[in-house]
Amino acid sequence: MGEALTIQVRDGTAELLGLASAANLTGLRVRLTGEGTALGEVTAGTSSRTTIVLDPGAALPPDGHDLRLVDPELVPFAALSDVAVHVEQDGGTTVVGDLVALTARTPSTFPGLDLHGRPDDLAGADVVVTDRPLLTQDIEAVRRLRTRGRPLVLVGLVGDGRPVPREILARALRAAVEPVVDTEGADPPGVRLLVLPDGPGVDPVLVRLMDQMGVARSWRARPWDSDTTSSSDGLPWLDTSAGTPWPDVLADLRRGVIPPTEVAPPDVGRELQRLHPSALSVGTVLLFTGLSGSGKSTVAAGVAAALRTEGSRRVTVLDGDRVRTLLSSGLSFSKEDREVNVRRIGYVAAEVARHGGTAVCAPIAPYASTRAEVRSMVEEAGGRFVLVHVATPLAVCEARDRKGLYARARTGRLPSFTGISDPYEEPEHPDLRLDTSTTSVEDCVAEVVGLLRRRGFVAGEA
Ligand SMILES: Nc1ncnc2c1ncn2[C@@H]1O[C@H](COP(=O)(O)OS(=O)(=O)O)[C@@H](OP(=O)(O)O)[C@H]1O
Ligand SMILES: Nc1ncnc2c1ncn2[C@@H]1O[C@H](COP(=O)(O)OP(=O)(O)O)[C@@H](O)[C@H]1O
Repeated sequence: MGEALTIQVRDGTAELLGLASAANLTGLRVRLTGEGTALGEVTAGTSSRTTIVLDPGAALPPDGHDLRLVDPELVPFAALSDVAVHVEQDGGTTVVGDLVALTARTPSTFPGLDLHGRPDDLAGADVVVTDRPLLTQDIEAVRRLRTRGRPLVLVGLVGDGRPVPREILARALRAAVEPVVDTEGADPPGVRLLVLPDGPGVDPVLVRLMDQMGVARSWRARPWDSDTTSSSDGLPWLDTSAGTPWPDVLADLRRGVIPPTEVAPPDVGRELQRLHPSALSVGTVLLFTGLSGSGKSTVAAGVAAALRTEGSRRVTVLDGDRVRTLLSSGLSFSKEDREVNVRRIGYVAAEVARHGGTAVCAPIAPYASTRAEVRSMVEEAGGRFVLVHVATPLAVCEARDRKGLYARARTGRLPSFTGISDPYEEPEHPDLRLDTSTTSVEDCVAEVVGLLRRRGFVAGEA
């Protein structure tokens, strides 16, 4: 049984603390939901006395019972048995138990390594450690230091606090390995790629592992943002000649310019583009919020038409009425149901943004907190969020009363009507505020499109 380790839950995501003291569970990732179930993966087939700190408000597992940890498909992958629950002074809850992995995972001589190769590959190898893609000049350096007949291992570090997501780094390093292999006259078994998760203590663990495995020589690729002379773990920097400075490459990427092959091989360049997409390829969500009759649908439709005509973005419109009949049929206008409705819109819009599209949404969205939730969902999906407050005065909306709803609300026949008998929380800091009682439809649309241009979200002169 291993030493105790602590898993702390923040915003539903558990962070593994004390990694080095619990090396047999290196790489454990647990996500807990509010119900006390967990999502995630455990890579080590081991058991350990484990402490889990639950979010305040999470349902408690009963004392002395097992707590099952389940993966995203709800398949149990580990159990916390013999559970003892402690409620802390600050209201947080600590659950202590024996963590046992239930599912058989690929056995590894060094648990926690996410292996494209194996730790044994380090034996007698030349090793390059990096947490970023290798550029052309790095690949040249690797080629120069390559010793014929000796294996080369690239170790990629990924995880929280590292600059590059795992899939991108894995693909970029695989792409970087290929040119080295090609010119060496094809000895692919000699070039290996390990991708290690990060965590407190991974660097010393890695250095220890390399020692244990008896690597021949090792280097570290200099981080993009570092001009320090030596690396924190004492590995020498990979010696590269001065190439295009990284800030210049970054500036090009932000403008949508693919790096030339002197900077990065094409496959690596593609990964760099994924890492630093241009503003034009980043998904965008436009949320129009305002009272019924304020002009949200009309302006949103105009903006969608203008974007489609301009052609640089693909547009999805999530209009209030259509959402209410399709996505949210059956929902009422209670506070809870309005929140669910707007959250659903946010979820779909965030998925559109995740894939680089533009979602134009036009619900009333009366609550500031729900609008903030939508913003978070969009930003977590890697998209940009733009809030437009259609701030037409209530009196004007009411005078328009296209659907006769205000009249019914005034006479009490339609309860909980926004602006009359139900709240509307005005956005304090919208990206744009429009008043359709003083600005024409065309000018409103032009203002929104102009804002998107200035921010680089659509092509054309600002
Ligand atoms: N009680 C009450 N309050 C406000 N609005 C009402 C209500 N009952 C029906 N309607 C009609 O529903 C439209 C608003 O739906 P939304 O989905 O945009 O509202 S919310 O964001 O969930 O609050 C709104 O359409 P728009 O005029 O397009 O805003 C109204 O026509
Ligand atoms: N400048 C303007 N912008 C938008 N709508 C306007 C404007 N001037 C008048 N209107 C009218 O106001 C009404 C707004 O209705 P709608 O767009 O459905 O609002 P909402 O979606 O906010 O309920 C429409 O009848 C529209 O023609």
